[in-house]
Amino acid sequence: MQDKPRIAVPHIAVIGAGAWGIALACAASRSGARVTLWSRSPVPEGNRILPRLPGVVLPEGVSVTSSLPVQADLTLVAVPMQTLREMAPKLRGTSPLVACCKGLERDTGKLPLDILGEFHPDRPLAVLSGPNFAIEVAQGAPAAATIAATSLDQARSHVGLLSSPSFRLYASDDPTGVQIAGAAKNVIAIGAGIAMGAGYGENARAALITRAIVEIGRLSDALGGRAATIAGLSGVGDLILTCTGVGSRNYSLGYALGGGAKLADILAARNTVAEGVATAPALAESARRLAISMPITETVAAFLAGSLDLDEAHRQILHRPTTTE
Ligand SMILES: NC(=O)c1ccc[n+]([C@@H]2O[C@H](COP(=O)([O-])OP(=O)(O)OC[C@H]3O[C@@H](n4cnc5c(N)ncnc54)[C@H](O)[C@@H]3O)[C@@H](O)[C@H]2O)c1
Ligand SMILES: O=P(O)(O)OC[C@H](O)CO
Repeated sequence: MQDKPRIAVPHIAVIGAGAWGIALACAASRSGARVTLWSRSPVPEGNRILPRLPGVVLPEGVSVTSSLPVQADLTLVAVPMQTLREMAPKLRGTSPLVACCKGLERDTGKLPLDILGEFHPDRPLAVLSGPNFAIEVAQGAPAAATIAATSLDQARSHVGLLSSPSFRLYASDDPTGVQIAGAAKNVIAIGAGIAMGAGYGENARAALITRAIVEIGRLSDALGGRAATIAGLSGVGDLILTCTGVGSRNYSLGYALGGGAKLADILAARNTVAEGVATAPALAESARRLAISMPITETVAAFLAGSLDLDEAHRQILHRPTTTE
């Protein structure tokens, strides 16, 4: 009798044991992969519950390590955006790297794949982004996201490895559009939160989200991204989630600001990341450099910097000359 062909179980590394890293480890395990989750703080042997998502028990197929590098078939990088440059050189190996963080580097305006590319010019790079609250993905509730790489075949191969019935992935060859959308939605979510916290109402929020889609599209277009990407999961999909879901850290930060809280006090009371705070000035600077009009982004950045108060921010948005749609 002939031996059955042996199908190797893929090995997926997840770098970062924050909420999103834990959720991705759970999702990758559900896809049938063996998973190694890298945590910066050592995790005692046998601990299956990690601090960032306390209600979630890691599946059997996930092991946790605090050593690097982790050799795997695919590496998902889920550290906060402002720590990516520090992490990138430590990710030695040959596996494709998938950036799962959302934002721009504060000091350079660089996108996640620009940073990974500086340290890994010969490695395949991709980005994963979409409307995904970590807790729901960790629990296996239905969700969808996009994986984008310059090669559609490469993106499809990552989709094949990571997809499961509860985590539906779509392949894209527009990593620029996906990264811009994922970065910008956090800034807009802060704006939506400010509008709601200040009591401007649902009409204001809907208008803000819709006009944000236009301004994000302008920047993405200038950088070579596609309009269809901004209309997709990483764009409109994530704007809907993050600008309306009270579970969003960016939205809730904005909401508190709109209600009169001070940014420093909100940040001091949190130990989770709200990427829009550091991304807002970088995004506004990128828009200025490219002469792209992004009035909502500019206003959120100025409000966060303390150079506009709520009334001035309101005026800056609503007293602009009328235009066409
Ligand atoms: N939480 C979500 O629902 C979600 C969903 C999709 C994407 N993301 C993105 O994933 C990224 C990570 O967010 P998160 O929610 O997992 O973060 P988090 O707020 O849960 O925690 C951040 C984690 O990063 C770790 N960390 C801090 N400094 C570090 C460093 N220098 N090197 C390595 N690790 C460091 C912390 O120990 C902590 O575990 C962000 O870019 C975020 O936008 C988050
Ligand atoms: O909680 P937030 O605002 O960081 O949003 C989390 C995810 O990015 C939503 O897709």
